[in-house]
Amino acid sequence: MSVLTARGIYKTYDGRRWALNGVDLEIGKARIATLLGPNGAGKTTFVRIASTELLPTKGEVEILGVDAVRYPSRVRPLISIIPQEARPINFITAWEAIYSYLLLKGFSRGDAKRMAEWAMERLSLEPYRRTQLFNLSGGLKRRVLVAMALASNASLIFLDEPTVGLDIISRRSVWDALAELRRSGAAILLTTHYVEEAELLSDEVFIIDSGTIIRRGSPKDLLSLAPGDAVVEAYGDSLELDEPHVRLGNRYIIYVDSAVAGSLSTELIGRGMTVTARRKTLEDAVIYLLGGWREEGEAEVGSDE
Ligand SMILES: Nc1ncnc2c1ncn2[C@@H]1O[C@H](COP(=O)(O)OP(=O)(O)OP(=O)(O)O)[C@@H](O)[C@H]1O
Repeated sequence: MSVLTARGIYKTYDGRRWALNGVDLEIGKARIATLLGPNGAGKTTFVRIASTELLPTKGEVEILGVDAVRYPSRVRPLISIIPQEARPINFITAWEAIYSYLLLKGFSRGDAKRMAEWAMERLSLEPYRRTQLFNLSGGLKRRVLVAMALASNASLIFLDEPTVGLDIISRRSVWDALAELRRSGAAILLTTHYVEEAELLSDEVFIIDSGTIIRRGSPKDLLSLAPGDAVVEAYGDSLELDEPHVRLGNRYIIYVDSAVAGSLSTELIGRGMTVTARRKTLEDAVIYLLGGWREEGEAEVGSDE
């Protein structure tokens, strides 16, 4: 069953350029979908529209069968959102943050207490129960935010770049928390710039560029959309290549079969280039599908309809 269904979402802020240019996206129960794309691609705009914070210029959003554009107040109790750069209030404790969030969401004191206890335990926050948030690391603070979302028992949770700026250990602890959210049955929409994060967590990845979903699929599906199983990276100027490749400045990413990676590397080294060869990653595939990370796109209002 689809928890979130968005159809034909268009958004322009200035009447001249499409920030979203006809986006379709669905997420089912206990699934994590990720929006992945360059700066300015439209990720936050989509999250704000799907979470009823912003009206689309055109298009439909349904959350558990309810029209979220027409009836935002009906769907708000079903969703929870952790916006980009969200910070919990610093001078309260982890327990108080979760408990007071639930009271604000309209739960009774008894329910709020029970649900906050449950979320603290599920996210291993017990040792920090009485710690004021300014004494917690960035990763633990984010875990408190995820606990708030988990405790709220929402069917649909939006997380806009939940691990931005976190160290690798903290990031992993947030990933564990997100996996826990999914196990609880929630549908999750994540935005991220970290391909590794998308690969590890997502059931489905939506690659967005200039307001358009250019590809969607499981991480495995997307990996197979770029040629070969290996990548040769070479640094140099104006390289003529027969193999499929993407150029990022003076860096060439060349997509090949592992059987020929060695001979191509040797040839390029012979031409005086610095070369590395490795197995193809999802990041390589995304770069291929995007044709290299680009500057913001120029989809003009009226040009596509
Ligand atoms: N409040 C706003 N007013 C005007 N234009 C906006 C506003 N918010 C976003 N935009 C524009 O809409 C486009 C999409 O922006 P959005 O923030 O959705 O992208 P994003 O993919 O989330 O980017 P990032 O990865 O940098 O967070 C960009 O061209 C941006 O400049």
